[in-house]
Amino acid sequence: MAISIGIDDVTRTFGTVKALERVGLKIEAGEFFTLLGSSGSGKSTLLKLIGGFDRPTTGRVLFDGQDVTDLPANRRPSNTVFQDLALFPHMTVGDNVAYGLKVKGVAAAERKKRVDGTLALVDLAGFAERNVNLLSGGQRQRVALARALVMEPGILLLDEPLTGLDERLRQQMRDEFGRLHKRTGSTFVLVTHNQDEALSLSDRMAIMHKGRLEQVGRPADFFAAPANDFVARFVGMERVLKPERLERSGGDTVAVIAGERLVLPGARDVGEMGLLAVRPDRISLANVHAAPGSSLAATVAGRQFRGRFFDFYLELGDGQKLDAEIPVEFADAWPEPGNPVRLEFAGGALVPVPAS
Ligand SMILES: Nc1ncnc2c1ncn2[C@@H]1O[C@H](COP(=O)(O)OP(=O)(O)OP(=O)(O)O)[C@@H](O)[C@H]1O
Repeated sequence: MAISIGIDDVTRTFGTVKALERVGLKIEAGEFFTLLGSSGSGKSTLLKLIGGFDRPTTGRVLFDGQDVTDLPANRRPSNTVFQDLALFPHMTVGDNVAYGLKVKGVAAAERKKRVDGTLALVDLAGFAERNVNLLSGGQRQRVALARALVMEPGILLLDEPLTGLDERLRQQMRDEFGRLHKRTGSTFVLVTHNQDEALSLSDRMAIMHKGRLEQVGRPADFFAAPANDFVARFVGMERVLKPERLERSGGDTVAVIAGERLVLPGARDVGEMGLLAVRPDRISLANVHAAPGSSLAATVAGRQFRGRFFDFYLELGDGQKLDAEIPVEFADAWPEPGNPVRLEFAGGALVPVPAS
């Protein structure tokens, strides 16, 4: 049975380091939830608190509403797959997977049934007698997963489980996680610094930074409505412009930038002091006579070939810089560095964000 997780105002300090600061979060039963963040942002610390390998300095951890803050890992209905796998090297695949059941006192016949069933689930049927030392990286990864899954945990915690695997295996295991999540119905919590992994697998995710949750939501929310400029940059909108101000006009937002008014149809209201995150793939270059209101004057500062598109480096009248990705098929009409152009912005090209 899947279990929900509550993180209730949790702080964890190590000496003067605040690894987590007043974190509040609810992960629904059966969700695939990802903690995404750069190194040192507090992801592993939060996962350890959920798994029962550490305790918060203040605050509580709840499973299905019950306080489990002081329950040790082995008494929680959760299992963790760690980055270093920690398989028992001298045991067979079957014995590795059976270990937890043995400790729990599950009878031999039942144990064998569950081990065989779980090995089949991770595509390792027939591997029970193999020595784990003779397996490939991907197979070892599956054994580690099987060892956690055989316990039928209500919560499966995955701490950077794909680190160290080559790209092909990562892709394969990523698909496997998605499949296993559906099959088991358990609550999955994944820790990763890999954005693609987070976006492709998660029902919802959190972006962490300096021990805080910057934003929690569905993957698409982070692009459509980033909580602040840190999040916008984190998900790849590297350029963030500072308009003179943002105004409301009917249902639209109007940005006053480099002395021009630019209408952003339907864009959300983030207040006058907001910033504009740039989606370079939604900007096109128009000639200098393009209509004001949907375009801005700029100068081409340079360009670089990127394969399917050219990256144009552009400078607005007030000196702010941004990029536009221009598909190669429009090569004929390209302006040269130093040329004036007008930039046309498709819907969602400039996303208003609150300053962090
Ligand atoms: N046992 C510990 N003792 C002292 N400091 C710690 C301990 N564990 C974590 N920290 C510190 O807490 C902060 C958060 O660490 P944490 O491991 O949670 O980050 P992370 O986001 O998981 O990073 P990584 O991706 O590198 O594992 C870091 O500054 C780290 O140095």
